[in-house]
Amino acid sequence: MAAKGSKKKNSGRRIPGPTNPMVTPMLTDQYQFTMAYAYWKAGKHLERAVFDLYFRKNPFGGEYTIFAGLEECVRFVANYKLSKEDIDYVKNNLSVSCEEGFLDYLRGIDCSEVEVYAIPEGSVVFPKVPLLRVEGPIAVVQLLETPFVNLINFASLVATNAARHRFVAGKSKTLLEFGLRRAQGPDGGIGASKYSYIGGFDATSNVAAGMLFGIPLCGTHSHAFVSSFMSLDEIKDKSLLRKDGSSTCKDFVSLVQSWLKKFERSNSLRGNFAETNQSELAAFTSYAWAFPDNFLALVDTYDVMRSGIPNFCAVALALSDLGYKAIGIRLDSGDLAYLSCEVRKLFCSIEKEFGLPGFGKMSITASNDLNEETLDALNKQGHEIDAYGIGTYLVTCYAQAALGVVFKLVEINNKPRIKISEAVSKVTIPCKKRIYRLYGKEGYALVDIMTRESEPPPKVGERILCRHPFEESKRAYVVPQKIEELLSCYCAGSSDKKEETLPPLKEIRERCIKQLEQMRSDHMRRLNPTPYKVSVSAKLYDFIHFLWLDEAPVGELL
Ligand SMILES: Nc1ncnc2c1ncn2[C@@H]1O[C@H](COP(=O)(O)OP(=O)(O)OP(=O)(O)O)[C@@H](O)[C@H]1O
Ligand SMILES: O=P(O)(O)OC[C@H]1O[C@H](OP(=O)(O)OP(=O)(O)O)[C@H](O)[C@@H]1O
Ligand SMILES: O=C(O)c1cccnc1
Ligand SMILES: [Mg+2]
Repeated sequence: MAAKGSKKKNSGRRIPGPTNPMVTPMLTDQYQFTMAYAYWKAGKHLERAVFDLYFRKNPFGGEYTIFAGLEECVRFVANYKLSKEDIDYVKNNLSVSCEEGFLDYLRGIDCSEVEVYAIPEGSVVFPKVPLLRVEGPIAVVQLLETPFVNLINFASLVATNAARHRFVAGKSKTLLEFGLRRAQGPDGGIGASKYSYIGGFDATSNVAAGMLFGIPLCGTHSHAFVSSFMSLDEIKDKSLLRKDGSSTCKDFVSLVQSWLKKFERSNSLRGNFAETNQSELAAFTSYAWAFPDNFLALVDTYDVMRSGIPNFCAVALALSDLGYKAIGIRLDSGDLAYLSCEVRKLFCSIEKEFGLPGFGKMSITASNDLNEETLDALNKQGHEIDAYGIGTYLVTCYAQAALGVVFKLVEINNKPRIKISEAVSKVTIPCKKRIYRLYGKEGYALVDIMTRESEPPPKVGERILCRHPFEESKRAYVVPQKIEELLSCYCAGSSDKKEETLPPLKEIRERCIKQLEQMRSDHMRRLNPTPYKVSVSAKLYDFIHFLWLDEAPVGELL
């Protein structure tokens, strides 16, 4: 998908349009247009509104979330314009027939009056804290609600899912995203690849995502390649140049076969390596011939230990004779813990018996319906897997379908607003706010605190009262050793604020990995993690409860 045309921002930056050309002003709910019309009719459409975008609960039973999708929101805002076709459609399809004046208004709107403040993409974030604060004319900002929530919901969900898989797999393992074929449509696939990378995956098999975002590509081969071969006779050109270019091996196939023979006679390997599938051998030989420097074979088409592994080893040793180093194998079925250990033992025996340094350390990749639970089970059993290829469970976010991001009005014309609900978790936190992350003595983040915009910022070394926004008895003093203000300006609108530049994807990924490493381990554990504290200042607490009482009708008992 090509990015749409780019638009010049007030800071002189050129920001390309959203990655997905389907992301246009029409990618919104009808009610945003009908409300815009009603605001316009009431003469309210230019009133200055402030909305917060946040989620209420961390996904996957965890206590942290990775914020992703910001860049696409900024690209959307920077290029917001309704086309003639868009206006015609609105004219003919809105639930009421609207006046021409409203259509003129729609024709003129862009986001030049919209300010967007956000937490940097790739940050670790928590419930109730605004990830985005959007300010602007109410009719325009409402039109942005649905696309913003859409762009952030799945992005943050899948980035978090990826981060959770990384946490269980451990830092040293290679994580490969293999999900495109199982993703929720093309955009689901592209998004999953991009945001899994942010969450800590190393590479993707998705070629379009590699091309669009510069994510490293990865891949092995499929069972079809193996079963497409019938015999070694299919290999017509048998010659292979030595890696150093010094000479050509005239018959690579015979070299491979001679190694298989040696295995049969070998003391330590005999019994394992008696009779292998010759069509599989042909497939591996042919693949190695095409990729002598990158030979990685899928070994479970016929029988891992009796055929796939001996065939792989014969080809790898033949390559080694010619100066090439095979990469390793992929297991795609069976007991992955057991098989990986058996394979490692064999690789090590071959290294020893044939004096081939490094052979024992060849890479073992595992795939096949992997998820957090299977990775955890494999760790508990003990295994020799170096890399995981993960598809379906990662990209579809199988364990949780949506994050539940919301977009709520918190102020209009400088007047704070609140939404009351029977469920306390659904009561909104009013006011235009600032957010700070406070760090303790040991360098860990202790608490996020929201204050009213007009309040003086907290100071390092100065005690501050942090209150639960809704539960009176929950409060704590904190003496921060380090303070980070979380929201910064990404779209300045007509203000003279300095706009943050959009960092490259790699930098977003690095931020995510670094922040996760700095989290206290009890917030990160999979079973019963400790919730991270999200609080408000004493002033904001008092104001929330004043406004709550002010807006809530008093009941009458009969
Ligand atoms: N040691 C293990 N511990 C826990 N789960 C495992 C282990 N090894 C593999 N698994 C998982 O068990 C499931 C096995 O899948 P399944 O029952 O479909 O068999 P299979 O190995 O795919 O066989 P086949 O594809 O040949 O039918 C997969 O989800 C896989 O990730
Ligand atoms: O299992 P996932 O996590 O989704 O990872 C991707 C899977 O896709 C491929 O096979 P495919 O599922 O198409 O066929 P297979 O199950 O018969 O191997 C690959 O071999 C993986 O097993
Ligand atoms: O390259 C692979 O091995 C791969 C890619 C996508 C899905 N399954 C496997
Ligand atoms: Mg499968």
